[in-house]
This record gives sequence, structure tokens and C-alpha cells, in this order.
Amino acid sequence: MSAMKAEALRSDAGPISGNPPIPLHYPVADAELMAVARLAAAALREEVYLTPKPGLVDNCNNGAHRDMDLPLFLRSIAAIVPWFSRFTALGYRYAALPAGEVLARIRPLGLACEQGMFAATGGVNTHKGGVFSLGLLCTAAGRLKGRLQPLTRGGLCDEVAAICARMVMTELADRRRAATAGEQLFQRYGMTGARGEAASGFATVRRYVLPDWDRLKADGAGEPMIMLHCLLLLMAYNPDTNLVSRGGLPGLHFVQRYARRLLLCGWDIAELRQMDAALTALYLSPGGSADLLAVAYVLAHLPL
Ligand SMILES: CC(C)(COP(=O)(O)OP(=O)(O)OC[C@H]1O[C@@H](n2cnc3c(N)ncnc32)[C@H](O[C@H]2O[C@H](COP(=O)(O)OP(=O)(O)OP(=O)(O)O)[C@@H](O)[C@H]2O)[C@@H]1O)[C@@H](O)C(=O)NCCC(=O)NCCS
Ligand SMILES: Nc1ncnc2[nH]cnc12
Repeated sequence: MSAMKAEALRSDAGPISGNPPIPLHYPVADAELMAVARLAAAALREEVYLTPKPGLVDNCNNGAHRDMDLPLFLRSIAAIVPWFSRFTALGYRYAALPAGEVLARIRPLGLACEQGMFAATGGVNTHKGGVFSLGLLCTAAGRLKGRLQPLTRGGLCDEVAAICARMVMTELADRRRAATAGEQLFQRYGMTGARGEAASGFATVRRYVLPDWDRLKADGAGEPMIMLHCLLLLMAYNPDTNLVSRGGLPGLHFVQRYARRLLLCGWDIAELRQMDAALTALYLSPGGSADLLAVAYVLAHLPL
């Protein structure tokens, strides 16, 4: 083993500036502490294999994507998953820090994880939103456990909201910067994208998705059916900046109306396949809703 690799294994946070390496005795193997990290990994896998997903990459086709396919997503997931326990460990270490100071501490890890994803995909943006949202949930889990608080949906969402409370103001409302697609869409339409969802404690997921997830589960529905239904709910109500950056506001509204109609009239797999064809033809991909489905998966597997 090279000296560099041995060093990387010793220090969990890696050679990221600003974060001293996490010492070996750190409880990264603690099963309960890492429950959310494990759920996050499962969420990414379940999301990408779920089929048929309108406009998205799945087990059957690449939806409205010319530069992505299922093997690429699996490579992306393999690159991202090891970082989830690092987010958790860092959250645990910074459990006592005021929430407003946490983002600056975990950002280098988030960016390094993003870089790992881009290296694995040859520069294709497969999971930028997923890295962000799931990384925050893992960090929040570490902080809760560090304060001996239970890992509940409400606790995690409140913690993520507290960590991101100033993000919209400091990052999106700063008129001097509009570097990313999300920052430009905020300046143009006031859309807050992935940051807004996190800052609200994943309000769209909690309000529209989790009640149906719980009800369908109690009724005995299988997880794939539950997830397809919840993806429709997200497409119906999530202000997905991916849809806007590809199809403008008309693109977002087309998908929202389509999903609401299916939810209202009752849907089946054939309807979802038709919707997939329609979104693919219009080059519309609800990537933000795919990410929030992974968030919903994690939260749905935790107690209230
Ligand atoms: C904070 C950042 C994540 C902000 O990034 P950005 O300024 O770009 O903000 P957003 O527009 O909000 O988008 C980021 C990604 O989040 C997903 N997303 C979009 N809307 C929502 C929403 N309402 N709720 C949740 N998530 C949302 C979306 O990601 C998915 O789509 C991507 C694929 O899209 P695609 O169109 O195919 O590809 P593109 O390359 O964008 O365009 P084309 O050229 O192909 O047309 C895929 O990644 C999905 O995941 C948005 O892309 C971030 O910049 C940041 O700060 N990162 C650092 C990490 C960090 O801070 N971590 C700390 C905590 S862990
Ligand atoms: N399955 C998927 N297809 C396209 N974009 C995505 N972003 C996250 N999951 C995705």
C-alpha cells in the first residue's frame, strides 16, 4: 500500500484543508451512529434502479439524458457512498458547535465528495443535489448522536434547517454572484432550489410525500410502488430547478400539471411509461425530484 493511501485510510476526513484528520478512535464503525449513512447509500441505489421514472435514468432507459446511463450512476454511487460516514463523523465531532457554524466546516467535505463524483463520471453531474441533501442529513445525524438525541425525522430535518438557515440569504441573495445554474435561477425567478429545500427542513418531502409513504406502507403496498407514487408527488409539487434550467418555467409547469393529473385520475405503469416518453421528447429531467426521493427514502425509514 502506498504511503499516501495508508495516510488517507488513517485520516477519515482526508487531506482537506481546514479540517484536521479525524482520529482513528473515531466511532465511524458505530452501527447506530451510521444508520443514516447506510440509509443514504441504500436510497441512492433504490432511486436509480426504480423503473419507470419519467425523464430520468432508470433500469430501462436513460430518460432525457444523453450523457448518463445506469452504469454511470452506479459508478457515481460507488464514489459517493464512502463519504456519507465521513459527513456523519464530522457532524459528531462538531455536535456542540452552533448550527450556523457547521456548514463552513462540512463544505470542504461536500466539495471533495462532489469532485469524487465528477472524477468517477468523467465530469457528468449525476448526483450534485444528492450529495448536498444526503450529506446534510448524515451530518445532522452525527450532530444528534453527539448530543445523545434520537435519530428521528423531525430531529434530523430541524437540524438540517438550522445548519442551512442563512444559506439562501448569504449565497443566493448575493447579487454579485450567479455562478451556478441554481444561483442564476434565483436571480431570475426567486427559486431557491436544493438550498431552499434543505433550509426549510425538507418541507416539500415532509408535507407532500411522507404522509402518503406512511399510509401506503400501512396499507401493505410494496416499496417500488410507494416510491413511484412519491416520485409523482414530488414532480407535482417540487419547484425543481433542473426542469426550469432545461425547459424554463413552462417546462416545470408542464411536468407539474402532468403529475397532478395522474395523481388525480389514478396512474399505472403504462401511464408512467407514456410520461417518460413525453418528458424525454421534451428533454425534461426532474433531477431535483429524484434527489428528494432519496431524501424521502431516508426519512421514511426513521421514526417520526
Ligand atoms: C449547494 C449546491 C448543491 C448548489 O448548487 P446550484 O447552485 O447549482 O443549485 P440548484 O439549482 O439548487 O441545484 C443543485 C442540484 O440540486 C438538485 N435540485 C434541483 N432542484 C432541486 C430541488 N428543488 N430540491 C432538491 N434538489 C434539487 C439538482 O440535482 C439533480 O440534477 C442533476 C442532473 O441535472 P442535469 O440537468 O442532467 O445536469 P446539469 O449538469 O445540471 O445540466 P445539463 O448540462 O445536463 O443540462 C443531478 O446532479 C441531480 O442530483 C441540481 O443540479 C452546490 O453547488 C454546493 O454547494 N455543493 C457543494 C457541496 C456542499 O456544500 N455540501 C455541503 C453539505 S453536504
Ligand atoms: N435517476 C436519475 N436520473 C437523472 N438524474 C438524476 N439525479 C438523481 N437521480 C437521477
